[in-house]
Amino acid sequence: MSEQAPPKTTWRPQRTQNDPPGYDPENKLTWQDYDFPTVPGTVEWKTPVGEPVITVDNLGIEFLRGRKRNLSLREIIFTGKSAHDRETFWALRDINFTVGRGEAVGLVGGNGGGKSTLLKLIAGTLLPDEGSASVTEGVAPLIELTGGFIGDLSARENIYLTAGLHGMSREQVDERFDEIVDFAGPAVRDGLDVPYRHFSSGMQVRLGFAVITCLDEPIILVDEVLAVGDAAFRNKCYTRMENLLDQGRTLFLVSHSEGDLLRFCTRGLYLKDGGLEMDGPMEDVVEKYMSDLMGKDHHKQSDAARDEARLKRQDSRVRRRLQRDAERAQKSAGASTDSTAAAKG
Ligand SMILES: Nc1ncnc2c1ncn2[C@@H]1O[C@H](COP(=O)(O)OP(=O)(O)OP(=O)(O)O)[C@@H](O)[C@H]1O
Repeated sequence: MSEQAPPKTTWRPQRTQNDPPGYDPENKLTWQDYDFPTVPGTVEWKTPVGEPVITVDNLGIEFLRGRKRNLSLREIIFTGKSAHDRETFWALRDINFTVGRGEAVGLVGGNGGGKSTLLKLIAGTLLPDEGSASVTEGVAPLIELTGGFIGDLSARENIYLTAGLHGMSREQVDERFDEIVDFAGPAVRDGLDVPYRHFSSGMQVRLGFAVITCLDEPIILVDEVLAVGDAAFRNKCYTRMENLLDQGRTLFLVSHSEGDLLRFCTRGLYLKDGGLEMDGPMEDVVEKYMSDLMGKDHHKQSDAARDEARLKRQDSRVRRRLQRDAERAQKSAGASTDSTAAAKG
């Protein structure tokens, strides 16, 4: 059993008719009690266990305000400012944190809080004006709806281009091509040779997610794109993200969905007014963010209700993990039967 304070709720996990193998609610209450091992994957880590993969140190970035401010004649004469002076602001400033291997971090904050900007700084597509964001591993970013794909190229060409930019050879992409397209779905398969800009936003996200999560990069950044797909596709994405987390990959997730954040992330970062307002357990961060956002309309749960919700979430998480383990075992048993048959044949 874990050494957490005993829950205030009396709710306990119960057996059902369809429990996955290994489910043991009589003896195990939380995720930690199961001691799940990391699942072998295709990623090769450069960073030793225990060392941070992302180190953000006094990070700051300043942007020009979109609109030019018209200075009065008085300001121009008395302050010496030029009529062409533009107002700037710090979208992020004094941000400090580190992230380790296998952490799943949820980023929250109001609109314009700097979440996407932080992901772009981690991905290296924006450079800071102050401080640094050092990343010791490769990053697979899905931080724009378009996945960074090029509109005039076909979907097929974009798959090869993006995977190639992330270090995959043509042969490796050939091997995974069908898996990528199957995941993206039949509409994407039918449109493989049309220019990507003709894709609907749902098709763009399908292809973007399929490609980005097929790369062998240890760090995955996902920015609020899951909301675009339909429910069936979202479920597939959830399972894939959980499979990647099983392999110990590091995830950064930006989402306005409390359910998604609590499902995947154990740690939360809350950005507010360009600063890091809070860094802590995802549940506490969501609670603080919601209370800031809703003010007196925020309904704070009792400790017992919170404990019950937490245990239920952990129970579903355990069941899903055991289910995935069972599917993986079945798949590898199938693969070894095939190879034995092939050897005999
Ligand atoms: N390239 C840019 N030039 C000027 N301002 C920018 C640029 N990129 C972002 N901003 C501004 O920086 C601030 C932070 O934007 P950002 O997109 O990071 O917020 P966000 O937290 O992701 O918001 P949302 O939840 O609405 O997606 C906003 O005020 C935005 O207008």
